[in-house]
Amino acid sequence: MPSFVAIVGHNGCGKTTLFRALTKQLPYEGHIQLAGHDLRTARRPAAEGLLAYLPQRTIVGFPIRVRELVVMGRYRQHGFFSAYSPLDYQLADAALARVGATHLAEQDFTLLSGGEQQLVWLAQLSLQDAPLYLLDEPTQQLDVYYRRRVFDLMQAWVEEQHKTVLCITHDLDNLLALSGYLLNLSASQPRLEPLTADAVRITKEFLEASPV
Ligand SMILES: Nc1ncnc2c1ncn2[C@@H]1O[C@H](COP(=O)(O)OP(=O)(O)OP(=O)(O)O)[C@@H](O)[C@H]1O
Repeated sequence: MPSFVAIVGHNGCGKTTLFRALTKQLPYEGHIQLAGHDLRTARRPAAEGLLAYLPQRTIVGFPIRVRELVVMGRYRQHGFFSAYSPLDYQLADAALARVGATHLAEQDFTLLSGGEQQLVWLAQLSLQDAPLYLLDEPTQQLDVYYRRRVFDLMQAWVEEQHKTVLCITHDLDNLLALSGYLLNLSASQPRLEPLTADAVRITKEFLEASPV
C-alpha cells in the first residue's frame, strides 16, 4: 500500500546507509523485497524503474538550464542526453510549477542557491516514473515556507500518485501535519510506527537526549 515513511535518527545512525543498500550502492545482508521483486535480482533498481533516489548532495559541474535538467527526469523513456519531446517539456514545466519554481526554468542551474537547486531536483524526481521514492533530507536547505511545501508535495505523491515515499529528515516539527509512518533508526530496535503527534513528540524527546 502506498505510504509516507519518515526516517529519523541521530547523525551517523545509518539512515543514508539504508538508502545506499536499497539503491545497491552497498552490499547488504538479509532480504529486501521491492514491489514484489527480490532486490538481489535487480542490478540497477533506479534504471530499472523500481525506485527513484534523491541523494543529500548532487553536484553539477557544467552550466545547464534548469528546464533541461528537470526534463532528464524522463531519462528512462529516452536516455539522458537524447532529444526530449514537447510533451516531456510540458511535464517538466508542470513539475517546476508544482514545486513553485517556474521562475527558475530558464536560469543556469549552477548559479542557483542551494535551496533553489533542491526545488529543481524535487521537480526532476517527480518526473521519474517509479513506485518508490527515496529522499535524503530533501528540506535541509529550504526556508520554512518551502519546507512545509515540500512535505505537502510528498504527501500528495502518496495520496494522488500512489507512490511510497521514504524520507530521511531531521525536521520533526513538520511531520506533525502528515500521516504515514515513523522509523527511528537510533532506537535499539527500530520499527515502523504510525505517524501520530504523540509518536513525533516521544521520538523528538528521545533524539534530543544524548545519542550515547
Ligand atoms: N562506505 C563506508 N564505509 C565505512 N563506514 C561508512 C561508510 N559509509 C558510511 N559509513 C559510516 O556509517 C555510519 C552511518 O552513516 P550514514 O551516512 O548512514 O549516517 P546518517 O544516519 O545518514 O547520518 P546523517 O544524519 O549525519 O546524514 C557513519 O558513522 C559513517 O561514517
